[in-house]
Amino acid sequence: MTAVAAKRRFWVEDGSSVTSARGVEVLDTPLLNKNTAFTRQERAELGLEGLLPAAVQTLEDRVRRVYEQYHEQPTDLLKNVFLAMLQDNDEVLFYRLLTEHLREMLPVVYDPTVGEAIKRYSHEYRRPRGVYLSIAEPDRIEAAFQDLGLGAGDVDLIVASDAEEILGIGDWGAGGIGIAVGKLAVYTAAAGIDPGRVIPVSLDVGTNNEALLNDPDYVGNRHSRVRGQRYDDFIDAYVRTATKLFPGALLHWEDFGPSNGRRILERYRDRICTFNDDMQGTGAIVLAATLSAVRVAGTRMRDQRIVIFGAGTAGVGIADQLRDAMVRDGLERGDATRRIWCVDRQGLLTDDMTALRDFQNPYARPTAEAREWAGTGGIGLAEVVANAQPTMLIGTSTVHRAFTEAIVKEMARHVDRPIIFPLSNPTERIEAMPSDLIAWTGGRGLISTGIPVPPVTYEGVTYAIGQANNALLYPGLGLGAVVARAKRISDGMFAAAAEAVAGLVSVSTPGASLLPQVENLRQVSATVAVAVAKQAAAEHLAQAPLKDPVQQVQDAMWQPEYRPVRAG
Ligand SMILES: NC(=O)c1ccc[n+]([C@@H]2O[C@H](COP(=O)([O-])OP(=O)(O)OC[C@H]3O[C@@H](n4cnc5c(N)ncnc54)[C@H](O)[C@@H]3O)[C@@H](O)[C@H]2O)c1
Ligand SMILES: O=C(O)C[C@H](O)C(=O)O
Ligand SMILES: [Mg+2]
Repeated sequence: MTAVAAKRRFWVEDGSSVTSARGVEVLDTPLLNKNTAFTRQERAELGLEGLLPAAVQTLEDRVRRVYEQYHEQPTDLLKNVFLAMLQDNDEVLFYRLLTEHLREMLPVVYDPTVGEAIKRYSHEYRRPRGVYLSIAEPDRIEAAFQDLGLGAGDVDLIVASDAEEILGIGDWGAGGIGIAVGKLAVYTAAAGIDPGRVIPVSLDVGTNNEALLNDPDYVGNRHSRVRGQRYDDFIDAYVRTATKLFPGALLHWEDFGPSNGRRILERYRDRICTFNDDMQGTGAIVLAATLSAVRVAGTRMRDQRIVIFGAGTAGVGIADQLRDAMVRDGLERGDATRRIWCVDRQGLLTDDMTALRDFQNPYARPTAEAREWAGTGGIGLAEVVANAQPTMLIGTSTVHRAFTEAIVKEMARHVDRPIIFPLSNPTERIEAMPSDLIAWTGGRGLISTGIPVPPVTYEGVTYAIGQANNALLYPGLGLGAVVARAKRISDGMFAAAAEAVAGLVSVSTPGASLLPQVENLRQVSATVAVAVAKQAAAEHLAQAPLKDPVQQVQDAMWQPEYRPVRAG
């Protein structure tokens, strides 16, 4: 046994877990603990005989019981806390329960309840999960990862957040580890990423959230956000250490602020295997929904006129992928860019504005165009919609109700099938509810949202609202990258993923969803993984041979089943 394995308490041999732990230590190891499902022989071997009641139960028995307990929790937040405790107690049981009730529980472990859980993190805190890195101690990063006791080949994936822009709810400091944990739970439930081979990471650089700074229970660093060189050095130290200790790991960035998210990605994307989910995962799932919508509308990608409201990390990430898709459909890059209008706090982004962020610059419109459109005030969303006459309207602004009846009706005057995606999370941030959008467009609107929403019935037709959440995309992307042992995550891999998702949708029935349903997340993720792995190989980015990608993806998917446990 290696020193690392000793620290880790167990390892896997021929489908069994082998452990040096005994007694309560076994029950305290979530990936080992089977509780009443330990067989008599395992109980004897592992020193558990007096520690468990007599009955030997199956995983199915245990799922039945915890499902009942889940329903005893009175609120979604307490259901989330219950599931977190289950995950910390018995990970196989947690994932079996989640997988069997994915539609019901995904909104509780993930959007929208995860936002609530992150806000309440310091109050509901029970036990740690993941690695907490502090900007106060950049020299301890290596030691912090080593505390996990994992070896170089033991990690497939690391999700890190500095929590500056959690979902649409802003800066939540140390609570941001919750989004890394939630994203990883979806990776496992959706794509069978092995939960023993992942690490959630909190990059605690302080917080500008006054409520947290003044909350006696707050568990993070109690100072304002560190920026500039010290921040960059800290991120650099994280990347250097993570890639040195775990050279095979994919580094996923989540919920960074707009001033850092893109910069970090640009800095590392050509050097290591990494991606930013808010920019790229979101861009690709929105592209998938767009490809479906364009098919329903009977138009072409190159003919779209696109207004993006909220030109931040997600908004511009979406713009980039839609622009590239128009280029693939035959437009020059400049012409494709000119079919996109970005609106942010200051109104339509124009090339005379000095305070634009560098990633917004390519989309700035000529001032002359804007001058003609100016109403009495600035050029807000209403003026842009009236003048640009978009075929698509995308919301990534976090501004609830920004898509008003007047704006939507104006859009619908100029286009047969208006494509409208209010993508802001969580529910209290969404730009418009689908039921309103469908009514305001007389059923012509092609709608998709970031949050899960029930179907809408309007004049006898039931409209299924596909969830354009990056959850349909990043798990399969990650699995594909892991199977191919991809060196990098390329734009081509995102495009392949988007096309694979769109290919799963049949849009011939009126009211059909633009995206696959969440129940089919495992199938979607497997399909995405195959497409991504093949694309990696085609671009010579795969380091593993891909003889039979479909089978390799299936074989790589971890299943929530109890393994035999042996003393070692
Ligand atoms: N559906 C998905 O998969 C998905 C993925 C990523 C992000 N999102 C959602 O998109 C939203 C934005 O996330 P982000 O990471 O891009 O955040 P961000 O902070 O980078 O971007 C938000 C942008 O909206 C702008 N904005 C704020 N108020 C505005 C106003 N009144 N008018 C116009 N623009 C305004 C901000 O200036 C900023 O540029 C969040 O609600 C997030 O949950 C959804
Ligand atoms: O986390 C999500 O649910 C989607 C997205 O990454 C977001 O930040 O809103
Ligand atoms: Mg996010």
